[in-house]
Order: sequence, then structure tokens, then C-alpha cells
Amino acid sequence: MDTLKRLEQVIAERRNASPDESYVARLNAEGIEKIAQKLGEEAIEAVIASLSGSREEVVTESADLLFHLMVLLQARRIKLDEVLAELDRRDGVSGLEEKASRSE
Ligand SMILES: N=c1c2ncn([C@@H]3O[C@H](COP(=O)(O)OP(=O)(O)OP(=O)(O)O)[C@@H](O)[C@H]3O)c2ncn1[C@@H]1O[C@H](COP(=O)(O)O)[C@@H](O)[C@H]1O
Repeated sequence: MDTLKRLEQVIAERRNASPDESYVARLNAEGIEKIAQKLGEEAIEAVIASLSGSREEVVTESADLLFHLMVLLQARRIKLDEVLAELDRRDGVSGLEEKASRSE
């Protein structure tokens, strides 16, 4: 988790850099629609890799996906801690039970 925390910090530092020098700054300059589009593309690439790619491809596409999710969260001013807290809140609640409670 230290890695994601470090990445959150780096993304925060880079978002106002020059778009000519920083991919994070370029994405932010292009706006939330572009960031969301990239996240969607990376998700599809991760899915394709999981179905037909090598183990290494699944790892690299997963890293791209996590990175772009972190850029999106930052653009929406959502802290990683907030997402982690939501996961912690779900700890011990079976996904199947939660789904069943929604359909009651
Ligand atoms: N972890 C990453 C990271 N992972 C992936 N990428 C970039 O994400 C992009 C992924 O785009 P694609 O694979 O779709 O390839 P593409 O064809 O270049 O993209 P498009 O032209 O279609 O937009 C590539 O340019 C990758 O280099 C990343 N860019 C930056 N980081 C981190 O962010 C930090 C700051 O980066 P800069 O803002 O560029 O300084 C870096 O030090 C890293 O720690």
C-alpha cells in the first residue's frame, strides 16, 4: 500500500506541471472526460490480457489500470484513504449476502 500512497503523492505533485513534460499534467489538462476514457481503455486492455495475454501482460496492464484509476480519483479530489475505508467497511460482509439484501 505504500506504493499507492507514494503514487498518490507523485500524481498530486505532477498535476500542475507542464503538459509537455508530464503525462499526469497532460491528462489533467485534457479534463475528466479524457481521464475517464483512458481508464476505460486500460480496463479493457486488462480484460483482454487476462483472457489471452501472458502473465507479464496481465501484470503491466493491471499497473496501467491502477495508475489511471489513481489519476481519476485525484481529478475528482477523492483520497485513496476514502476508497480504502470503503473496502474496510465491507470487510466481513459476504458479497453474496450483500447482493441478496439488495434484492429483498
Ligand atoms: N505509473 C505511471 C504510469 N503508468 C503508465 N503511464 C503512462 O500511461 C500511458 C498509457 O498510455 P497507453 O498505454 O494507452 O499508450 P499511449 O498510446 O501512449 O496513450 P495515448 O496516446 O492513447 O493517450 C503511457 O504514456 C505510460 O507511460 C504512467 N505515467 C506515469 N506514471 C507515474 O507517474 C509519475 C509522474 O509521471 P509524469 O506526470 O509523466 O511525470 C511517474 O514518475 C510514474 O511514477
